[in-house]
Amino acid sequence: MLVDGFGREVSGVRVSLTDRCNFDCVYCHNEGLGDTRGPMEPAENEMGTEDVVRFLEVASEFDVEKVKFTGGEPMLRDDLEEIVRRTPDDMETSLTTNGTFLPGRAEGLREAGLDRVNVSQDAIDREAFAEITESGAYERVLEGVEAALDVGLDPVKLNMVVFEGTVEFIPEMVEHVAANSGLQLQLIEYMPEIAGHPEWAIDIERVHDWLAERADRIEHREMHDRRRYWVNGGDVSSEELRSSDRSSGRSPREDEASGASSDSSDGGMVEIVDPVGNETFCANCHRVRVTHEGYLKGCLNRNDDLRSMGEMTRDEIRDAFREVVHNRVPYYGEYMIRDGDGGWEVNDEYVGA
Ligand SMILES: Nc1nc2c(ncn2[C@@H]2O[C@H](COP(=O)(O)OP(=O)(O)OP(=O)(O)O)[C@@H](O)[C@H]2O)c(=O)[nH]1
Ligand SMILES: C[S@@+](CC[C@H](N)C(=O)[O-])C[C@H]1O[C@@H](n2cnc3c(N)ncnc32)[C@H](O)[C@@H]1O
Ligand code: SF4
Ligand code: SF4
Repeated sequence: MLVDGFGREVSGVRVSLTDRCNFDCVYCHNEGLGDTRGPMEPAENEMGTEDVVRFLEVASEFDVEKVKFTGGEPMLRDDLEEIVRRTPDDMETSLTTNGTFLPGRAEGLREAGLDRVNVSQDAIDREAFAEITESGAYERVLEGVEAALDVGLDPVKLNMVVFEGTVEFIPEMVEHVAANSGLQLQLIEYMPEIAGHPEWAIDIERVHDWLAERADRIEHREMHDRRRYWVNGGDVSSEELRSSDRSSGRSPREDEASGASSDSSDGGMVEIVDPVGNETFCANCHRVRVTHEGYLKGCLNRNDDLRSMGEMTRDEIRDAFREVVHNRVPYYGEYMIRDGDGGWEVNDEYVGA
């Protein structure tokens, strides 16, 4: 396995299959590449099926254990099933999608070997959903989640970006996953770095505190040092979540977890993904990314380290992979460092590098 200069093994790759999308979520970072707006037809600059498969075969040579397919909307690719089928057997395959194309295709993906799926659902409310995603496909997304569960792609993780426009729906979403054993919830801290609008962010510690008060059990996940809360339904009113009161009356059991635990006996699982300004998150980051155009990049938040894989021969892919891993730096704490006022600024060492 390749290891970067900060001792981080590269065990996973995130492959963006397209930057096209049928939604236009107001917060979208498009995996670090910005706007998803544009024509929906297949674009010439996208990696072809053979390129993606060859890349995954080389990644497997480097003992990469998992691949996440993402985008844009990865299900706009008609060859997704073929890509999943041809992914090396020793790699766990997962997909992050807006869910609209899962009805009708979930079974094929399962048969092709897909192991897991994350579906973005920011609210249990049709109107709010339409406002956030600039799409009227709310029912279609719910159908997509059902389709995934029906073919045994469970647990399905629901991805919810936590920002001003969604915070009020957290209690209902927690209740929703607590009541449905096939579902888990992932609360993703809004990242303004690429999407802009820093004023939309809310203090994610409030959400941690709110969940800690209600959790029967808390787990630590080694990846990104993420915390998982196991919450039963019941009193999940959002009042405290909206207020800044941080008093915590309970001490839930706290366990270590290295893998994807899914014991539903303790209630619904809620995981918080909180990268913003989080040096510990970056210190536990084991993934390299590939853009739809076939560039490798070492960090979601950076585009100054893009490395082309050229004509995508195996040797070119190997060289690019080694180089990108060699150049990886933790974004927070190394690339971005504290300025005198407690904010973040680019480390001089990397300016123009
Ligand atoms: N800054 C940063 N954000 C990340 C990283 N990984 C995931 N995220 C954020 O979390 C979002 C959802 O991630 P998913 O694609 O659902 O996958 P995941 O939760 O990382 O992976 P699994 O839990 O294994 O399914 C991403 O699009 C990012 O917004 C990362 O390495 N760095
Ligand atoms: C870029 S989308 C691509 C996959 C697919 N279209 C989807 O929405 O699931 C991947 C994930 O990134 C999350 N995301 C997008 N922009 C974000 C931002 N600014 N901050 C935090 N998460 C974001 C989305 O909620 C989604 O779960
Ligand atoms: S569905 Fe995914 S890729 Fe499309 S705009 Fe929303 S977050 Fe971005
Ligand atoms: S280094 Fe940090 S910001 Fe960059 S991808 Fe990894 S966790 Fe995210």
